[in-house]
Amino acid sequence: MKWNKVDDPSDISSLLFQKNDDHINANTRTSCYYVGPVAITNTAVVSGRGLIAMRNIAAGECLFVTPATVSARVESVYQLWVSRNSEPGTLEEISEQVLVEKMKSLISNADEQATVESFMALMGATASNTTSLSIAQLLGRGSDEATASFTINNISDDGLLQIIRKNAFGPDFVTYSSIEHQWLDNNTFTPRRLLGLFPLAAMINHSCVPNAVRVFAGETMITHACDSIKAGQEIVWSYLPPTQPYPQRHATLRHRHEFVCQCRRCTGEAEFWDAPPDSISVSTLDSWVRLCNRTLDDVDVQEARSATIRLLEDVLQAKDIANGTKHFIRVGFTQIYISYLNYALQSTKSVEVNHLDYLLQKICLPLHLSMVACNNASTEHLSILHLCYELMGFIHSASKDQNLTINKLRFWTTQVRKACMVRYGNLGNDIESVRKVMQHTRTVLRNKDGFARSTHGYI
Ligand SMILES: C[S@@+](CC[C@H](N)C(=O)[O-])C[C@H]1O[C@@H](n2cnc3c(N)ncnc32)[C@H](O)[C@@H]1O
Repeated sequence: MKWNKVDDPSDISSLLFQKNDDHINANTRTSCYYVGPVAITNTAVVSGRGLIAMRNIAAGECLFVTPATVSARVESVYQLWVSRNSEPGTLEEISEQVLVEKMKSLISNADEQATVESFMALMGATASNTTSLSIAQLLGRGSDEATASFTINNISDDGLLQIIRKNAFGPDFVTYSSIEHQWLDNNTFTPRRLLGLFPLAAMINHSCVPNAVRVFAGETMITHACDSIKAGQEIVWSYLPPTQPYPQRHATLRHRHEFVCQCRRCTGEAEFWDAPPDSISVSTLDSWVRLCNRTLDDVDVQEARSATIRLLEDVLQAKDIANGTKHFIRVGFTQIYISYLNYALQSTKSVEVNHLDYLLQKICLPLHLSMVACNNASTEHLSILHLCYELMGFIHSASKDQNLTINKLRFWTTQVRKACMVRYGNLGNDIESVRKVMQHTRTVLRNKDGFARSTHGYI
């Protein structure tokens, strides 16, 4: 394995835009890495082991860049998936199976013990195996210093599966089932990665108000701070899209990850959920509860969407909900806002400019501010900001008095740039590059070519 240290983590464009994932070619495996101001702790506030900041970190700073030390390659999974005949097995199970086989073959290869150590460290925190766990070890670079040793004989497939289920990173932006549907439709869609272990990243605990965010460049993960982090504070990120409503987040964390999240967002939302304010009428509350228990994707008729948003905003008008909780609740319904906004964008030709202006003011602005309150430099947040920027550009072009609209256009420009810089470092300064890296997020913005093209560039 060749190791390339990333010299300037503020410029990740070479990683994001590299044509070939060199490390995917078994003969010339090259792993890019960078370790910023982070350290491993065995006494995380959230739970067990965790990652903490070594010094004050600003939002947008790169925390680390790490390769997958072991992954289920898309081609291998695809081969197995097409030849599965009528045998049962979902794409997720097949990916896990491929990863288990890969781990087993590494375990039996004496030259790969550094890689094996990286994933065996994920077996669980016990005093004997974590006391001297080093970052180099977790990156798969071997033990620089005296470190713990792992018992790697006799590990069963089930043991490996447990490591995978607790720690591996699956596909981003798409679900296994949507990939499967696309493959069944003979679509040419190929995800850049499917399932892999990034042991350093696996040290990070969960929060629904994250202070870190990750992007993938093929099999390499790049992590940035999405909020300022104080020295000694724990680095946390979200294990699921933070844009889901509380009941759905709670259920997934409980069933899939086997814990109950105690972050300040869940605590606030649980309180609201358990004892909604008296000021909300019974019928509004009734519709609200029904909405929360629905798959949000099926709220797709224009009339239903606008009614739903009216309902959400009605609930959020209640006087006795704390502002923070309002923000958190609103973020949970991002899917509905996106679907409504996409509709508006797709019909810009026929929609009144005044109506678009109204949407920006009444729908986009509160949603954006809520996402900021949640430190949410998520794909959805960036997509909404791009959308606002496009809508505002459209309004500005059509405006009779551009002196009035230019300030609003500047406002959205600043917001989109800020969010992009939090997630992509300096690359966020360049709207075309950000669009390019976000092309594959087309499931979020459902207009035909991902983004409508604005003629304005960043102003
Ligand atoms: C990827 S590991 C994170 C590192 C882990 N703390 C350790 O010691 O290995 C995921 C596991 O950490 C624990 N965990 C992560 N976030 C948590 C949270 N917010 N509350 C409780 N447990 C959490 C759960 O046991 C979860 O299955």
